[in-house]
Amino acid sequence: MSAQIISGKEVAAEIRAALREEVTQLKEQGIHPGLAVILIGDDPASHSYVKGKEKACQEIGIYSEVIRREASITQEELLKMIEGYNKNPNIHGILVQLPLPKHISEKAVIDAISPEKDVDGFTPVNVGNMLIGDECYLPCTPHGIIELIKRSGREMEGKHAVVIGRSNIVGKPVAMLLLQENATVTIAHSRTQDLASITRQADILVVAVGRAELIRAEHVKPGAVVIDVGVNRNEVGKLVGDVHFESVKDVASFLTPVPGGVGPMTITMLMKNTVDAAKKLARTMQKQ
Ligand SMILES: Nc1nc(=O)c2c([nH]1)NC[C@@H]1CN(c3ccc(C(=O)N[C@@H](CCC(=O)O)C(=O)O)cc3)C=[N+]21
Repeated sequence: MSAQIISGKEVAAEIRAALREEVTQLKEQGIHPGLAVILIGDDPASHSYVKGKEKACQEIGIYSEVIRREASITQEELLKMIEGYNKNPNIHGILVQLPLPKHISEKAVIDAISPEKDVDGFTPVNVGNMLIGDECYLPCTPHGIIELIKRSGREMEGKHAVVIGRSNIVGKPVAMLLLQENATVTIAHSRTQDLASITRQADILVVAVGRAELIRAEHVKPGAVVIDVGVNRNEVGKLVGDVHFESVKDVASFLTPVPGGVGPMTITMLMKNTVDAAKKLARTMQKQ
């Protein structure tokens, strides 16, 4: 048996085409969605991701401002910049690319972003609303993962979903969203004992650990849906996931590739949140 490969790239292209149409209509009503992306420092991976976001904005017709600043920027300057975008009426979404230089507090920066413009879904207000199941901006990678599972046609209700990884941006929120889809959820992590015995119980396995090709065939239940969130470079500089694709593809029923899986979905959900933010602002203006 060979797994069906879920192309995040294809699903992302479908969603982007629909967003593009929506943006065209919004513009006719005088609403022009805008995204500010703030990139600090010279990490090549961050620069490459930000280029991807810029390209997606162009493709969909979203106005984008990318601010690239040196790692020597002070926290105060960065907070001031965010404050400016919080007030800027042309900007509906603000994203500060992570990680940040060590002298800047990630928490202070995230807290400075207005929850109404927090299209990453990282502020405590959005995280709290997500936990409650209330209206919020969903974090992009977890939202993209749920969308991919839905579009693979696989049921989540009643299934055992195992998430490996407990970060605030992927592991924890994706576990909450799977729970909202009525899955039975287990969160495993670096201190988990006998990882394979737990992952082998998973009908849905989401891997977000940041270790190249950690998960192999022996970790996977035959017929499982396997979602690979990893973005790693292997010894020869090739982009690989947290899942060993070649062995797992013969065990899983559905498998996302890296590249071309979760990554393009992450960017697409950011675009969706930005369009939603612009629509929401327009609605509140009408009410005033
Ligand atoms: N505030 C913030 N928000 C983020 O959403 C955020 C962040 N910081 N910091 C870093 C992570 C990582 N991330 C990715 C986005 C797209 C791809 C992506 O499109 N990857 C392509 C390949 C890209 C390549 O070739 O390098 C793919 O998987 O097909 C990957 C990773 C967003 N992040």
